[in-house]
Amino acid sequence: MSEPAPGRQRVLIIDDQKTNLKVLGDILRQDVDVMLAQSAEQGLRKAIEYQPDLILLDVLMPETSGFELIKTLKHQSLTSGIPVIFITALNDSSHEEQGLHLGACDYIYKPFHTAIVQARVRLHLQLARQRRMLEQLAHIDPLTGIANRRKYAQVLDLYWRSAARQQSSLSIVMLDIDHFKEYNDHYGHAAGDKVLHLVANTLKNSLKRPNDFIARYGGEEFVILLPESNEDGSRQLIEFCLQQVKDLHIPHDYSPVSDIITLSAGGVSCMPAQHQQLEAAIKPADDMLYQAKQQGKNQLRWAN
Ligand SMILES: Nc1nc2c(ncn2[C@@H]2O[C@H](COP(=O)(O)OP(=O)(O)OP(=O)(O)O)[C@@H](O)[C@H]2O)c(=O)[nH]1
Repeated sequence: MSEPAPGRQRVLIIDDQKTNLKVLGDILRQDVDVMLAQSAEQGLRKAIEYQPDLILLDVLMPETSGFELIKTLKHQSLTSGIPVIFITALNDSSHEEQGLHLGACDYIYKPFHTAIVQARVRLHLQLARQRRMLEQLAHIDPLTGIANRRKYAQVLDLYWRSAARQQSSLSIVMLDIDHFKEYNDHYGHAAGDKVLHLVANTLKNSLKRPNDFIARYGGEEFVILLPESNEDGSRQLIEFCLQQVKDLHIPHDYSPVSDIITLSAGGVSCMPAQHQQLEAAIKPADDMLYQAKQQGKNQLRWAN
Protein backbone atom coordinates (compact mmCIF):
# COMPACT_ATOMS: atom_id res chain seq x y z
CA MET A 1 0.00 0.00 0.00
CA SER A 2 1.48 3.33 -1.02
CA GLU A 3 1.75 6.32 1.34
CA PRO A 4 -1.16 8.79 1.05
CA ALA A 5 -0.51 12.15 -0.57
CA PRO A 6 0.35 14.72 2.11
CA GLY A 7 -2.59 16.90 3.18
CA ARG A 8 -5.21 14.58 1.69
CA GLN A 9 -7.56 12.91 4.10
CA ARG A 10 -7.91 9.12 4.15
CA VAL A 11 -11.07 7.06 4.08
CA LEU A 12 -11.07 3.35 4.87
CA ILE A 13 -13.92 1.36 3.30
CA ILE A 14 -14.72 -2.00 4.88
CA ASP A 15 -17.13 -4.24 2.96
CA ASP A 16 -17.05 -7.95 2.12
CA GLN A 17 -18.42 -7.33 -1.41
CA LYS A 18 -15.73 -6.45 -3.94
CA THR A 19 -18.20 -4.59 -6.17
CA ASN A 20 -19.28 -2.33 -3.27
CA LEU A 21 -15.65 -1.56 -2.48
CA LYS A 22 -15.02 -0.67 -6.10
CA VAL A 23 -18.10 1.54 -6.52
CA LEU A 24 -17.58 3.40 -3.23
CA GLY A 25 -13.86 3.72 -3.87
CA ASP A 26 -14.48 5.16 -7.31
CA ILE A 27 -16.90 7.83 -6.12
CA LEU A 28 -14.63 9.03 -3.30
CA ARG A 29 -11.18 8.75 -4.83
CA GLN A 30 -11.36 12.18 -6.43
CA ASP A 31 -11.51 13.92 -3.02
CA VAL A 32 -9.60 11.61 -0.68
CA ASP A 33 -7.12 8.75 -0.42
CA VAL A 34 -9.09 5.55 -0.33
CA MET A 35 -8.09 2.34 1.48
CA LEU A 36 -10.05 -0.87 1.08
CA ALA A 37 -10.60 -3.86 3.38
CA GLN A 38 -12.67 -6.92 2.58
CA SER A 39 -13.23 -8.16 6.14
CA ALA A 40 -13.59 -6.76 9.63
CA GLU A 41 -10.21 -8.24 10.65
CA GLN A 42 -8.40 -6.63 7.73
CA GLY A 43 -10.27 -3.37 8.39
CA LEU A 44 -9.19 -3.28 12.04
CA ARG A 45 -5.57 -3.88 11.06
CA LYS A 46 -5.64 -1.08 8.50
CA ALA A 47 -7.45 1.30 10.87
CA ILE A 48 -4.72 0.82 13.49
CA GLU A 49 -1.86 1.01 11.01
CA TYR A 50 -2.99 3.86 8.75
CA GLN A 51 -5.15 5.94 11.12
CA PRO A 52 -7.77 6.97 8.51
CA ASP A 53 -9.81 10.15 9.02
CA LEU A 54 -13.08 8.30 8.40
CA ILE A 55 -14.32 4.70 8.10
CA LEU A 56 -17.20 3.57 5.88
CA LEU A 57 -18.38 0.29 7.35
CA ASP A 58 -20.73 -2.38 6.07
CA VAL A 59 -22.88 -4.09 8.71
CA LEU A 60 -23.53 -7.53 7.24
CA MET A 61 -20.22 -9.30 6.81
CA PRO A 62 -19.30 -12.96 7.43
CA GLU A 63 -17.41 -13.83 10.63
CA THR A 64 -17.38 -10.39 12.28
CA SER A 65 -20.24 -7.95 11.60
CA GLY A 66 -19.87 -4.18 11.32
CA PHE A 67 -21.70 -3.82 14.66
CA GLU A 68 -19.12 -6.06 16.31
CA LEU A 69 -16.23 -4.27 14.65
CA ILE A 70 -17.34 -0.79 15.74
CA LYS A 71 -17.36 -1.96 19.38
CA THR A 72 -13.70 -2.99 19.03
CA LEU A 73 -12.80 0.25 17.23
CA LYS A 74 -14.42 2.38 19.92
CA HIS A 75 -12.64 0.47 22.70
CA GLN A 76 -9.12 0.85 21.35
CA SER A 77 -7.35 4.10 22.13
CA LEU A 78 -5.71 4.15 18.68
CA THR A 79 -9.02 3.95 16.80
CA SER A 80 -11.68 5.25 19.20
CA GLY A 81 -11.55 8.78 17.76
CA ILE A 82 -12.03 7.75 14.11
CA PRO A 83 -15.57 8.57 12.93
CA VAL A 84 -17.50 5.63 11.44
CA ILE A 85 -20.36 5.80 8.92
CA PHE A 86 -22.40 2.64 8.48
CA ILE A 87 -23.39 1.96 4.90
CA THR A 88 -25.76 -0.98 4.81
CA ALA A 89 -28.69 -2.83 3.30
CA LEU A 90 -30.24 -3.04 6.81
CA ASN A 91 -32.53 -0.14 6.06
CA ASP A 92 -34.82 -0.02 9.09
CA SER A 93 -34.86 2.41 11.94
CA SER A 94 -34.09 -0.12 14.70
CA HIS A 95 -30.77 -1.08 13.06
CA GLU A 96 -30.02 2.57 12.36
CA GLU A 97 -30.68 3.34 16.03
CA GLN A 98 -28.42 0.45 17.07
CA GLY A 99 -25.61 1.65 14.78
CA LEU A 100 -25.78 5.21 16.09
CA HIS A 101 -26.01 3.93 19.66
CA LEU A 102 -22.78 1.98 19.13
CA GLY A 103 -20.99 5.20 18.22
CA ALA A 104 -21.41 5.65 14.45
CA CYS A 105 -21.62 9.28 13.33
CA ASP A 106 -23.98 8.50 10.44
CA TYR A 107 -25.97 5.70 8.80
CA ILE A 108 -26.53 5.40 5.05
CA TYR A 109 -28.94 2.94 3.43
CA LYS A 110 -28.05 0.81 0.40
CA PRO A 111 -28.74 1.18 -2.43
CA PHE A 112 -27.15 4.54 -1.92
CA HIS A 113 -27.19 7.77 -3.94
CA THR A 114 -23.71 8.76 -5.05
CA ALA A 115 -24.20 12.47 -4.36
CA ILE A 116 -25.51 11.81 -0.84
CA VAL A 117 -22.59 9.54 0.05
CA GLN A 118 -20.15 12.15 -1.26
CA ALA A 119 -21.86 14.98 0.64
CA ARG A 120 -21.99 13.07 3.93
CA VAL A 121 -18.39 11.91 3.64
CA ARG A 122 -17.30 15.49 2.92
CA LEU A 123 -19.25 16.77 5.94
CA HIS A 124 -17.78 14.22 8.34
CA LEU A 125 -14.26 14.77 7.01
CA GLN A 126 -14.66 18.49 7.58
CA LEU A 127 -15.83 17.84 11.15
CA ALA A 128 -12.90 15.44 11.68
CA ARG A 129 -10.45 18.07 10.46
CA GLN A 130 -11.93 20.72 12.78
CA ARG A 131 -11.88 18.30 15.71
CA ARG A 132 -8.23 17.49 15.05
CA MET A 133 -7.33 21.20 14.91
CA LEU A 134 -9.09 21.82 18.23
CA GLU A 135 -7.31 18.85 19.79
CA GLN A 136 -3.97 20.15 18.57
CA LEU A 137 -4.68 23.63 19.93
CA ALA A 138 -5.69 22.16 23.28
CA HIS A 139 -2.34 20.35 23.47
CA ILE A 140 0.03 23.12 22.47
CA ASP A 141 1.58 25.71 24.74
CA PRO A 142 0.85 29.02 22.97
CA LEU A 143 4.02 30.83 24.06
CA THR A 144 6.57 28.22 22.97
CA GLY A 145 4.63 26.18 20.40
CA ILE A 146 5.69 22.90 22.02
CA ALA A 147 3.36 20.44 23.80
CA ASN A 148 1.75 21.58 27.04
CA ARG A 149 1.40 19.80 30.35
CA ARG A 150 -1.94 18.25 29.43
CA LYS A 151 -0.39 16.56 26.42
CA TYR A 152 2.57 15.50 28.56
CA ALA A 153 0.23 13.71 30.97
CA GLN A 154 -1.32 11.78 28.06
CA VAL A 155 1.99 10.88 26.44
CA LEU A 156 3.54 9.86 29.74
CA ASP A 157 0.63 7.51 30.41
CA LEU A 158 0.95 6.02 26.90
CA TYR A 159 4.75 5.60 27.09
CA TRP A 160 4.53 4.24 30.61
CA ARG A 161 2.05 1.50 29.67
CA SER A 162 3.94 0.66 26.49
CA ALA A 163 7.27 0.40 28.38
CA ALA A 164 5.63 -1.82 31.02
CA ARG A 165 4.21 -4.09 28.29
CA GLN A 166 7.47 -4.32 26.36
CA GLN A 167 9.68 -4.32 29.44
CA SER A 168 11.72 -1.49 28.01
CA SER A 169 13.35 1.50 29.63
CA LEU A 170 11.80 4.98 29.82
CA SER A 171 13.81 8.06 30.76
CA ILE A 172 12.09 11.07 32.35
CA VAL A 173 13.96 14.37 32.57
CA MET A 174 12.94 17.68 34.20
CA LEU A 175 14.76 20.83 33.05
CA ASP A 176 14.59 24.36 34.43
CA ILE A 177 16.17 27.64 33.32
CA ASP A 178 18.63 28.99 35.90
CA HIS A 179 17.97 32.33 37.55
CA PHE A 180 15.13 33.15 35.24
CA LYS A 181 13.54 35.50 37.75
CA GLU A 182 16.66 37.67 37.56
CA TYR A 183 16.46 37.52 33.77
CA ASN A 184 12.86 38.75 33.78
CA ASP A 185 13.60 41.37 36.40
CA HIS A 186 16.48 42.88 34.42
CA TYR A 187 15.63 42.30 30.77
CA GLY A 188 11.82 42.48 31.04
CA HIS A 189 9.04 39.93 30.71
CA ALA A 190 8.83 40.21 26.90
CA ALA A 191 12.52 39.34 26.58
CA GLY A 192 11.91 36.46 29.01
CA ASP A 193 9.13 35.19 26.76
CA LYS A 194 11.50 35.20 23.77
CA VAL A 195 14.05 33.19 25.74
CA LEU A 196 11.42 30.65 26.71
CA HIS A 197 10.45 30.24 23.05
CA LEU A 198 14.05 29.90 21.92
CA VAL A 199 15.09 27.49 24.66
CA ALA A 200 11.98 25.31 24.17
CA ASN A 201 12.56 25.01 20.44
CA THR A 202 16.29 24.46 20.79
CA LEU A 203 15.61 21.60 23.18
CA LYS A 204 12.97 20.20 20.85
CA ASN A 205 15.27 20.36 17.84
CA SER A 206 18.03 18.65 19.80
CA LEU A 207 15.96 15.49 20.28
CA LYS A 208 16.86 12.73 17.86
CA ARG A 209 14.17 10.06 17.63
CA PRO A 210 10.58 10.54 16.45
CA ASN A 211 9.15 9.36 19.79
CA ASP A 212 11.40 11.55 21.95
CA PHE A 213 8.98 14.01 23.50
CA ILE A 214 9.22 17.45 25.10
CA ALA A 215 6.61 19.59 26.82
CA ARG A 216 6.53 22.83 28.75
CA TYR A 217 5.80 21.64 32.25
CA GLY A 218 5.03 25.13 33.52
CA GLY A 219 6.74 28.51 33.94
CA GLU A 220 10.38 28.07 32.96
CA GLU A 221 10.35 24.29 33.42
CA PHE A 222 10.35 21.61 30.70
CA VAL A 223 10.01 17.84 30.70
CA ILE A 224 11.54 15.37 28.24
CA LEU A 225 10.50 11.73 27.79
CA LEU A 226 12.84 9.30 26.06
CA PRO A 227 11.24 5.91 25.41
CA GLU A 228 13.42 2.85 24.82
CA SER A 229 16.48 4.78 25.95
CA ASN A 230 18.83 3.58 28.69
CA GLU A 231 20.68 5.73 31.20
CA ASP A 232 23.88 6.17 29.17
CA GLY A 233 22.12 7.16 25.96
CA SER A 234 19.69 9.44 27.77
CA ARG A 235 22.39 11.24 29.74
CA GLN A 236 24.39 11.83 26.59
CA LEU A 237 21.38 13.24 24.80
CA ILE A 238 20.42 15.55 27.66
CA GLU A 239 24.01 16.81 28.02
CA PHE A 240 23.84 17.56 24.29
CA CYS A 241 20.52 19.44 24.78
CA LEU A 242 22.01 21.53 27.62
CA GLN A 243 25.03 22.33 25.46
CA GLN A 244 22.85 23.34 22.53
CA VAL A 245 21.13 25.90 24.77
CA LYS A 246 24.50 27.21 25.97
CA ASP A 247 25.63 27.47 22.35
CA LEU A 248 22.86 30.01 21.79
CA HIS A 249 24.97 32.37 23.95
CA ILE A 250 21.96 34.28 25.27
CA PRO A 251 23.52 36.89 27.58
CA HIS A 252 22.43 36.73 31.23
CA ASP A 253 24.57 39.27 33.08
CA TYR A 254 22.61 38.78 36.31
CA SER A 255 23.05 35.04 36.69
CA PRO A 256 25.54 34.13 39.42
CA VAL A 257 26.40 30.84 37.68
CA SER A 258 27.19 31.99 34.14
CA ASP A 259 27.07 35.03 31.89
CA ILE A 260 24.72 33.20 29.50
CA ILE A 261 21.38 31.37 29.87
CA THR A 262 21.87 27.87 31.30
CA LEU A 263 19.65 25.04 32.44
CA SER A 264 19.64 22.62 35.34
CA ALA A 265 18.23 19.15 34.78
CA GLY A 266 17.35 16.02 36.72
CA GLY A 267 16.72 12.64 35.13
CA VAL A 268 15.80 9.08 35.85
CA SER A 269 15.73 5.94 33.70
CA CYS A 270 13.20 3.39 34.84
CA MET A 271 11.78 0.05 33.81
CA PRO A 272 8.06 0.55 34.43
CA ALA A 273 6.04 -2.23 36.04
CA GLN A 274 2.29 -2.54 35.37
CA HIS A 275 1.17 -1.75 38.92
CA GLN A 276 3.84 0.74 39.88
CA GLN A 277 2.66 4.24 40.74
CA LEU A 278 3.60 6.72 38.03
CA GLU A 279 4.08 9.57 40.50
CA ALA A 280 6.63 7.57 42.49
CA ALA A 281 8.62 6.88 39.33
CA ILE A 282 8.75 10.55 38.30
CA LYS A 283 9.77 11.83 41.73
CA PRO A 284 13.48 10.95 41.35
CA ALA A 285 13.69 13.23 38.29
CA ASP A 286 12.23 16.06 40.37
CA ASP A 287 14.58 15.26 43.25
CA MET A 288 17.57 15.27 40.89
CA LEU A 289 16.56 18.65 39.47
CA TYR A 290 16.37 19.97 43.02
CA GLN A 291 19.82 18.53 43.70
CA ALA A 292 21.22 20.11 40.53
CA LYS A 293 19.86 23.48 41.66
CA GLN A 294 21.23 23.03 45.19
CA GLN A 295 24.66 21.99 43.97
CA GLY A 296 25.40 24.98 41.82
CA LYS A 297 22.94 24.82 38.85
CA ASN A 298 24.02 24.62 35.18
CA GLN A 299 24.31 20.84 35.41
CA LEU A 300 22.56 17.49 34.99
CA ARG A 301 22.01 15.05 37.86
CA TRP A 302 20.80 11.51 37.32
CA ALA A 303 19.05 9.21 39.80
CA ASN A 304 20.77 5.89 40.58
N1 LIG B 1 8.78 35.85 30.75
C1 LIG B 1 8.17 34.84 31.37
N2 LIG B 1 8.54 34.48 32.60
C2 LIG B 1 7.93 33.46 33.19
C3 LIG B 1 6.90 32.74 32.57
N3 LIG B 1 6.50 31.76 33.42
C4 LIG B 1 7.24 31.88 34.54
N4 LIG B 1 8.12 32.90 34.41
C5 LIG B 1 9.08 33.42 35.39
O1 LIG B 1 10.05 32.48 35.73
C6 LIG B 1 10.61 32.90 36.99
C7 LIG B 1 10.86 31.69 37.82
O2 LIG B 1 11.47 32.13 39.00
P1 LIG B 1 11.98 31.13 40.12
O3 LIG B 1 10.99 30.01 40.30
O4 LIG B 1 12.33 31.96 41.31
O5 LIG B 1 13.23 30.44 39.50
P2 LIG B 1 14.62 31.03 39.04
O6 LIG B 1 14.76 32.50 39.20
O7 LIG B 1 14.86 30.51 37.66
O8 LIG B 1 15.60 30.35 40.06
P3 LIG B 1 16.24 28.89 39.96
O9 LIG B 1 15.21 27.99 39.35
O10 LIG B 1 16.55 28.54 41.37
O11 LIG B 1 17.44 29.00 39.11
C8 LIG B 1 9.62 33.87 37.61
O12 LIG B 1 10.15 35.17 37.57
C9 LIG B 1 8.42 33.78 36.70
O13 LIG B 1 7.73 35.01 36.60
C10 LIG B 1 6.52 33.15 31.26
O14 LIG B 1 5.61 32.59 30.64
N5 LIG B 1 7.17 34.19 30.71
